[in-house]
Amino acid sequence: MLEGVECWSHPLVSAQGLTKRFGGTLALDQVSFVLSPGELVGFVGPNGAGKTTTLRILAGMETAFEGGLRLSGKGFAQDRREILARISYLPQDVAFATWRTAGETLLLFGRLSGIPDAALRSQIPTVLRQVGLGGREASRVETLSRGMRQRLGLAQAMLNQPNLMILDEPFNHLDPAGRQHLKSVLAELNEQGVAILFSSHILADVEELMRRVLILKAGRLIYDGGVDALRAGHGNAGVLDIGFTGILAHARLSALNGVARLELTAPNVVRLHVAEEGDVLAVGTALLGQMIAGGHAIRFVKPVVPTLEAIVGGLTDDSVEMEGALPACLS
Ligand SMILES: Nc1ncnc2c1ncn2[C@@H]1O[C@H](COP(=O)(O)OP(=O)(O)OP(=O)(O)O)[C@@H](O)[C@H]1O
Repeated sequence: MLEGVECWSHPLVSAQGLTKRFGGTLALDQVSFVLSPGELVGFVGPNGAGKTTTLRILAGMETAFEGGLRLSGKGFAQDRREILARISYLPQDVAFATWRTAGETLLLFGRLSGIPDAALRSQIPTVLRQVGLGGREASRVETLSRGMRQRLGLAQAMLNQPNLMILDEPFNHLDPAGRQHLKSVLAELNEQGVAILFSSHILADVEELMRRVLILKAGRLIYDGGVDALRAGHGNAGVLDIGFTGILAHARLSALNGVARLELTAPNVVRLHVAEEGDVLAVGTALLGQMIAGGHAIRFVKPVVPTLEAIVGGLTDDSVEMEGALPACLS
């Protein structure tokens, strides 16, 4: 899908100091980042953080903003048609005329994008099949479930074989099987070289999909980097789950040196929080020794790895002060 269109001397997207006000509301405040060809990036943050506003700006839907935006080195003001031929956009609440069939809907959107009819006739069944709507070309939109309409929206965003897909909450309205399927579709498109920037609130579902994440809070980009680095920076190095047999007198154990807190998270699982200055190996070993001496058999010991949802929730919690934005380095 990258055929003949990518200019490697420019980033795919270069956004610099994007700022957007709606009346008195500062929706975006100096948001800067760069996307490279073929990246798969998640865009997350709480309601009202500015995700949709940013995605609409990137998709050329929102033109009144401050800051600089270049797509493959080009700007919407001069090269709008050329840029739009290479990108696609799935809005948050996609709505189609209910009386058209899925095929007619895609034909209409394809024509509006300037795709020749001959190409559309072969492309439409292909994209419908890819999104799991194979054989539904003749189905009216009104007969499609909300999740199926969401898939139709994705099919629409695949029609022009874009280099960059901008997807606002593509996992909305999908059931677990649908989300799983969408993940595999996005991963496959990405393997073919398509860059994808998508927003999502369902972090548990998408954390293995993306390697890079942009986190917005109140219009400011507070994190831009790898998911692994984010996890490593916010890991619970001092938290262990210990499975055991019997009934634990954990109040006595918590008096051990180096134990910040012990909590029963399940009938036979105790979670050990090692004090900040404590050595997790030493404290864990001492605790296990006492448990064994108390007649308990140990079933397992495993470090507690925080979910992306928990990390992002902590970073975007209103009661937590931001530690300074981490703007991307613009080339
Ligand atoms: N058309 C508009 N008119 C006025 N204010 C707007 C408009 N669109 C967005 N806003 C405001 O801009 C801010 C950012 O909104 P935006 O929709 O970009 O957030 P979001 O992160 O996508 O939120 P959500 O997760 O709820 O979709 C919010 O304060 C919102 O109220």
